[in-house]
Amino acid sequence: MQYISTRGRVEAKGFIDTVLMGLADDGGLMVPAEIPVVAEATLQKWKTLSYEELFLEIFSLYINDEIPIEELRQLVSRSYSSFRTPEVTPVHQLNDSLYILELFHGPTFAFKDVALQFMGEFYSYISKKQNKIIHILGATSGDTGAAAIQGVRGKEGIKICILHPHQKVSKVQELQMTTVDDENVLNLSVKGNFDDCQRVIKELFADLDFKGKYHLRAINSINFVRILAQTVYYFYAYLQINKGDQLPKINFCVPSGNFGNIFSGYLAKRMGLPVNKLIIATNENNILERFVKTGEYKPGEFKSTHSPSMDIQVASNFERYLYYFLGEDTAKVSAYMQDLQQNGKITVSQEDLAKVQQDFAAYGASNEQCLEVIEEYKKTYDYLLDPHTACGIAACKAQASEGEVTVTFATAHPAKFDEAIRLVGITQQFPPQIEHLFTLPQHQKVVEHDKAEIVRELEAFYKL
Ligand SMILES: N[C@@H](CCOP(=O)(O)O)C(=O)O
Repeated sequence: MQYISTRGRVEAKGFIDTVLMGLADDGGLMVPAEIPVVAEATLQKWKTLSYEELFLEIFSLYINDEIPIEELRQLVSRSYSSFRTPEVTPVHQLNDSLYILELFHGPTFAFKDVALQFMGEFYSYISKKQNKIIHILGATSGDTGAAAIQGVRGKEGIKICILHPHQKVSKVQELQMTTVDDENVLNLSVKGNFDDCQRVIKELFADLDFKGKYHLRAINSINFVRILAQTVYYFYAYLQINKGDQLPKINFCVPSGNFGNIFSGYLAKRMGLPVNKLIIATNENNILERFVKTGEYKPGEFKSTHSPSMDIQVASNFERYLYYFLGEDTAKVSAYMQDLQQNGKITVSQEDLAKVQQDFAAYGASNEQCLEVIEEYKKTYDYLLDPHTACGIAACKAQASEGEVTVTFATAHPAKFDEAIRLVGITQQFPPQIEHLFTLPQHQKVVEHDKAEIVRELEAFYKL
């Protein structure tokens, strides 16, 4: 298995080098040169596997034996030992046509833990093997940062700096990141929004001297290993609810911000998972919905919503999808991405739009709808949804047809977003791991949205 850049100007790489590269050196994103296809008979065999066994099967298709299987098994076992359930991502059935895939049973109560617990173990493994310090740099709208910090806090050979938008994450998200007092962690609270944070990160990764000097590594979903780790739970969910001989097609409905989670579903489908519709759920920051409906990808005005992790305008994984849907034509991808940079938008032809609409459906829930759904599902099913999952349910209602079975992703635990839950008059009991955060001191540095200032902070941190 070789990996190439969506912009075609990077030499093909193996798995470990791809992960270490993060953002491709030509500014594109790394993708597998060929997507492996899983036969139906193999899918049938996978039905009896545990989550960890399934992870090993899927990763074995992608890692070229670069990590000996026993060592990989240990990494995976350590990664998921921190989850509160052995199933890692259990499925909860609400009715005949709707299942919830609970992705919030990891240490920071969000889906990001599933990939980032593994990445923490992986980076630690590589740092030891190569005897090199790893400097992780990431941007977050709340969940990635908390999960990434939790995955590497206190680990030798690793330093991590996370940029989050100042006062634009939930209180619990902020506490999860900033109450960590390990010396290898730096939190920069940037006066701006998530897109500003992500832009700075991408610029720093594109500065190859800076990247090389400090061995910068990415934990965001620009890193292909994040995407791959997330495909595992699509397979797992599917196999949990289809234990019989049949392999019917089902829908997946995914709250989406940076397009990484749903792109993992696209990859799973290309690998042969019987997927009917991939439904993109967004909030009022609905660039992805507008793209799927009109063919125009154009960042709009940033809005703060009840689902802050999805308050994103520029979805970085969109480029990976462009690559596949444009027929793996790297020249076309480069031209489209240049268009986005120079003219602020990408417009695809009507013919191409029809292809997009075969791959995805999309729906952006308003703030009101989000709260209405939380209230309705609490009353009807006694099930408390977090606001991102509620946007997912709203999208499922709008886009799934009668007779179809849909798995909607519960991407976070409601305790992370109590600000929204309280608005519908519900008082929830926090899990003790979250409750105790309110008693701890916070460590963060508030900075301007200014690349030079951020670089100064980083260099000072790296010298410590
Ligand atoms: N919603 C994310 C934003 C970053 O996305 P990623 O998947 O690229 O890490 C967050 O919570 O930080």
